[in-house]
Amino acid sequence: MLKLDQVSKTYNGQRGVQDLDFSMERGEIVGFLGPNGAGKTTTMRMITGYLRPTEGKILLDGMSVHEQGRKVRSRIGYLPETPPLYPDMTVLSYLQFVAKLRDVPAREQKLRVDEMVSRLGLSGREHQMIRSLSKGYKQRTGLAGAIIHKPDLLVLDEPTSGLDPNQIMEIRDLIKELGENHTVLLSTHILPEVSALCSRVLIINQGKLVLDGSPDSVGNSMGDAFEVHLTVKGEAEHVMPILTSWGNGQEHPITLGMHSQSEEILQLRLSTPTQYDYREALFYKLASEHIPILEMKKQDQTLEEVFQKLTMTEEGRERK
Ligand SMILES: Nc1ncnc2c1ncn2[C@@H]1O[C@H](COP(=O)(O)OP(=O)(O)OP(=O)(O)O)[C@@H](O)[C@H]1O
Repeated sequence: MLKLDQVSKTYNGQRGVQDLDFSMERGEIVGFLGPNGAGKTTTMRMITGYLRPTEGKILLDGMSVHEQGRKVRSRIGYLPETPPLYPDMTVLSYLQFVAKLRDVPAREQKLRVDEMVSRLGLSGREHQMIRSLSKGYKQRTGLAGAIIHKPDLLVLDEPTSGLDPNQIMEIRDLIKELGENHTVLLSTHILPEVSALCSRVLIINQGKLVLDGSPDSVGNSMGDAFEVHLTVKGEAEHVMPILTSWGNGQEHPITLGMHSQSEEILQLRLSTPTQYDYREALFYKLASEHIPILEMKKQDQTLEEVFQKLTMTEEGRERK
């Protein structure tokens, strides 16, 4: 549906983003992550046609966002980080204004505004001035304005930033619902938000895409370290020497740490610095030693850990 083909943007010779190459399929909710200044807003502004790439093409169903501007942009909804709301308008007059601006046919405008008010939970606030709305309701109004023309693609720049936890949950539920009818690209700093909402995650760092995968798969994607949490029945004095010498004799040495010990139950953590999967060998070793395994679980890295690794700059490392 959406395709970015080798897209770069420089600002007066300074890099904004570089060689972005990715596609989005219809119906996907994609999380767009990156530290401050990574290039998320620049990318979103290019996708929505507000900013022209220095190089490369952005296509929506084969049409160029920049060459066939108006036609393509009518199919895109954009909620910038600070929604373009007019504080002195009421919710209703703002939505009527945006419906006109986004070329909603005159005979449909009233119906569409009513639909947005009920869909975004704005009933009862239609006549309230935008300036007097809470931040959460301002965000709902901004979202209503972003989808009033029924776009296929919805681009949301940090839609939950600055909201309280209840408002965050409400806006998240709304985005989930919107994802049923729209393709959504969502930038955020809140990593659990990506796990909760997105079928796919893109991570950008210093203007370049450094990861593209499902939130569940990113934990396996780093390729360094294989960690297993193990619970066995037995005394530490008996189990530890057996596992230590077995671990040292493996093709990739396995380090062993004891997590806890109580009433003959031992909880251990095993790891290798490579992706060497030693679970089967471990099972047979413990079985041959008559040490019962109560639990064995491969420990994936969390999205937070992956994000930190991918985006920690040289400067960041020095600061640590
Ligand atoms: N109008 C501009 N003129 C010059 N440089 C800019 C401009 N807009 C962005 N940049 C630079 O481009 C880079 C990417 O910025 P961008 O705002 O896209 O990052 P971001 O990922 O959205 O950051 P944040 O999470 O802080 O919003 C940064 O180095 C920024 O300083």
